[in-house]
Amino acid sequence: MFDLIDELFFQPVWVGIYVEDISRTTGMLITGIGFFLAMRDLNQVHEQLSLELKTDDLTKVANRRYFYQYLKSNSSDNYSILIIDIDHFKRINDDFGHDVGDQVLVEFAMRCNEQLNTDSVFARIGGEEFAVYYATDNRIKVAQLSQQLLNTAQQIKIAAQRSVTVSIGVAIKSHDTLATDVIKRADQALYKAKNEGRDRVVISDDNIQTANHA
Ligand SMILES: Nc1nc2c(ncn2[C@@H]2O[C@H](COP(=O)(O)OP(=O)(O)OP(=O)(O)O)[C@@H](O)[C@H]2O)c(=O)[nH]1
Repeated sequence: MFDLIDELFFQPVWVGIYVEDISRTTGMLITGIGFFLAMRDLNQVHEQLSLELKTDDLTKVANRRYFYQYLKSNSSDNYSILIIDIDHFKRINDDFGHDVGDQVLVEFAMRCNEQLNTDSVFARIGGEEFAVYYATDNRIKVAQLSQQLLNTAQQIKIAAQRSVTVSIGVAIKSHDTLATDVIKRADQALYKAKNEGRDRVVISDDNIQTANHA
């Protein structure tokens, strides 16, 4: 008699409770896994987006936005700025085509980036313009790096008899200068390097480093 009552009334209730428990636990598990996967995807998208925000599309080095943000947040340190502009780049495009121009930009950026240490940031800040934040105010070191980058450009051969040259303007931060002043002085030095014949480095206090032309 007791078995019959158990089978008719209690067992369906237990089975019901058991099935409900399993369903609830499974549901929670599925929701948990879904949430975990969604968070992981969101994280990946976020990482990808923040990488894209600081990377130049063509050359894959840091972009202008990242460079200026970095400069702003490190402007209290001693540092130097190098602004590098490829000489007569328009002629390279005109003579060899835009694709070859692009390749020159990519190769120059890659070669420069490879030889800079963690104490520097290398970025493409304009069409054929690059910049280096170099965490030193040591004039000799800055001149050496500039010379090294001049040589780097000359190693890129577009065709027989046609290599690449760059002009570099440099400013070394003094204690009282704002980041914008340092950039301005580096720009003026670059302008001077262009005017004095290109393929050279000018340091903003007018000391001209012309190792290639000495
Ligand atoms: N291939 C290519 N060309 C670009 C890119 N961005 C800018 N340029 C070209 O770079 C050239 C820059 O020319 P200019 O500003 O006259 O400078 P330049 O010919 O290098 O002359 P100087 O700077 O005076 O030595 C322009 O013709 C632009 O079209 C790019 O992403 N790819």
